[in-house]
Amino acid sequence: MSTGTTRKHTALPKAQTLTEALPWLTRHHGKTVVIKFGGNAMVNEELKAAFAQDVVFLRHAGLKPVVVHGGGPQISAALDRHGIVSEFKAGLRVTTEDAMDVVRMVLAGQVQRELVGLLNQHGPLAVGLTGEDAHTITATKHQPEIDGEPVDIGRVGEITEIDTGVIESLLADGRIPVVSSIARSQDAFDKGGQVYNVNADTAAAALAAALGAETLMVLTDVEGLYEDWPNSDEVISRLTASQLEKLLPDLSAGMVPKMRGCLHAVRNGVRTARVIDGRVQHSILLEIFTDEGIGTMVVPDEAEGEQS
Ligand SMILES: Nc1ncnc2c1ncn2[C@@H]1O[C@H](COP(=O)(O)OP(=O)(O)O)[C@@H](O)[C@H]1O
Ligand SMILES: CC(=O)N[C@@H](CCC(=O)OP(=O)(O)O)C(=O)O
Repeated sequence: MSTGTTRKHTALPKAQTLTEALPWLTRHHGKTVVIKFGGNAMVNEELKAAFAQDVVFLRHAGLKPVVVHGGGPQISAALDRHGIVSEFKAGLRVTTEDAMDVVRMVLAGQVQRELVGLLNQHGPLAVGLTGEDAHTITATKHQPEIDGEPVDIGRVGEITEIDTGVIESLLADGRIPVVSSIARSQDAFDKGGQVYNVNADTAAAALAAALGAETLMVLTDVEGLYEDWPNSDEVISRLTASQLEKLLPDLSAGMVPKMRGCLHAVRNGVRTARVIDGRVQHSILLEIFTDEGIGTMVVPDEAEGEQS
């Protein structure tokens, strides 16, 4: 066999992979995808670099990716270094005024900068912002109820309004917005410039709904939503909004804001919301461009039985 023929044969699987992606490329072209990158999925340099490659790939394939990032573990480490005790109530970080300064510094000054840097290794694409910028995310003080009583958890915000203007301008300009989950305050007792700490899953879901995104993709450090966590590792691969609503009261820890966010997204126009394993390299590409979808997919009730 000549070397030329051998080369043709070894190249064939690559061509097959590309042509297999064609229906997905057609379906997703021009669509907005909001990707939440969780602090726990940002565990090593290789994964972060692969994440950046995937997002840039989506952009060059004609999609409009918007990144919303977390940074829970990074915030906890910084609070520790500052000698500030960090505690969670109802799945949210109790955020004192001092803690808020650290949260803002870590999210906007460290995690967001790192992601913007990684994405921009591929070209002048990513622009970082927080919810404060151009009134993108507005919030009021959040007071969760624990055992029927409202509890003060400090500067934690409940989103009241999203202004998608600056994100849409960036997308129209071919950029990749990278959003930190900090909101401006609309509360009368706050004078200008005060901010709130918002859970990043909640922020991503609210942005996906407001942008009319096709997909919300939440990357985390587990395979998806486990049916009977922590007793079994059986992943629920697909469920409707109503099925998820019934499960919500039984969920715990970090899954609560994620699944509430997925529910909010699909009930407000997003076609699918997915929780996927950010520890798997290139999980975003596998999810968008192949039928080997991994993780958990939530669909609106009316989409039951449809292929997504
Ligand atoms: N039913 C469940 N299925 C999967 N994970 C669950 C479930 N219930 C709680 N969890 C926990 O939620 C965690 C993911 O949330 P979180 O730690 O906030 O991640 P991230 O930083 O990616 O937002 C998992 O690591 C797991 O410990
Ligand atoms: C109010 C609240 O809890 N805010 C979160 C914001 C960061 C976040 O959500 O990060 P992950 O996605 O990595 O968990 C926090 O302070 O940890």
